[in-house]
Amino acid sequence: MIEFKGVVKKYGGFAALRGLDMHIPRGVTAGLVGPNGSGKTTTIKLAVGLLKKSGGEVRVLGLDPWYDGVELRRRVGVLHEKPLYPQDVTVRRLLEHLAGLRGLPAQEAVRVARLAGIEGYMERSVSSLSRGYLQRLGIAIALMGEPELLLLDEPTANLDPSARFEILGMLENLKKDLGVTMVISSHVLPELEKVCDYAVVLSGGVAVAQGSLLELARRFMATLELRIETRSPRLAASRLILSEAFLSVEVSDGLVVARVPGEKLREAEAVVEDLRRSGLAESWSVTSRSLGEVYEAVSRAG
Ligand SMILES: Nc1ncnc2c1ncn2[C@@H]1O[C@H](COP(=O)(O)OP(=O)(O)OP(=O)(O)O)[C@@H](O)[C@H]1O
Repeated sequence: MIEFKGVVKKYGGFAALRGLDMHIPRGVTAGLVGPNGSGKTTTIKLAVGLLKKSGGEVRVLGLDPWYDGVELRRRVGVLHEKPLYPQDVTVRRLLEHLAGLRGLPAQEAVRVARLAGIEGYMERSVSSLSRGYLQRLGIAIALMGEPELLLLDEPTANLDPSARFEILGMLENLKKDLGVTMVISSHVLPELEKVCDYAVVLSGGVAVAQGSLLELARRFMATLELRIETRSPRLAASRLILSEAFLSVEVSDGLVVARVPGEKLREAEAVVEDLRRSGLAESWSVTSRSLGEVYEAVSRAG
């Protein structure tokens, strides 16, 4: 869905991107993560053709964003880092106006407002919205025309914890309901864990790691979680505790949840597979929910 090859972006003499290789497949929810100044906003602007690359190759939905920007912006929704909206209009007026500009019917305003959870604010003026609701408005705008790809630049920046939590919950629902590919940039990592299944870690204008969270956790030996379904959780847990492969073994909601360091995954999988063969486990899966942990492991390796 997004392919960057050796992309360089210079602002005057300063290279903000220094040969960025980035691959984001269709269907994922990707965290674009990295410290301030690592190039996240520059990457998003290049991906929608708002900036021209200084070198390398940028492809989004198979198109070159700088030359095919008009078509691309019809198929890609963007929330910019610091969006500016007219203040003295109602939410309804603004959304209907933007829908009209894109040749979409007025009902599109209601549809996207509902998806972004601002349908109860349609008659309010934009100037009266809290920061959290302004972000929702921005996400509603990004959803217009049913884009295939959503690029959200720091959607939770400058929000209080409860507003952050609400926005992330909304993004999680969008992912489930629409199945749209999303790229969410943030320098606040742990909060993306709930939503993302893929990550690109930027540092100094290059990607220092990228892949599914599971791949990254394996590669950088972060902690993984094995979730085991069994009819006898306590008995199964007592067997696992005997193996040195596990950091911890717990019974939670009828499942056995065992944490494993990445380098011991094979060993741990063999133990669980034995359990399954002996009829003590029905099925099991491996997950890594910890983007923060992956990021720390990547930073240590870098
Ligand atoms: N218009 C510009 N002119 C000059 N330098 C710029 C410009 N825009 C960005 N930069 C520089 O390029 C680098 C990357 O900036 P960018 O905004 O892409 O990073 P970021 O990861 O999004 O940071 P943040 O988390 O602070 O938004 C930074 O060092 C920044 O100062």
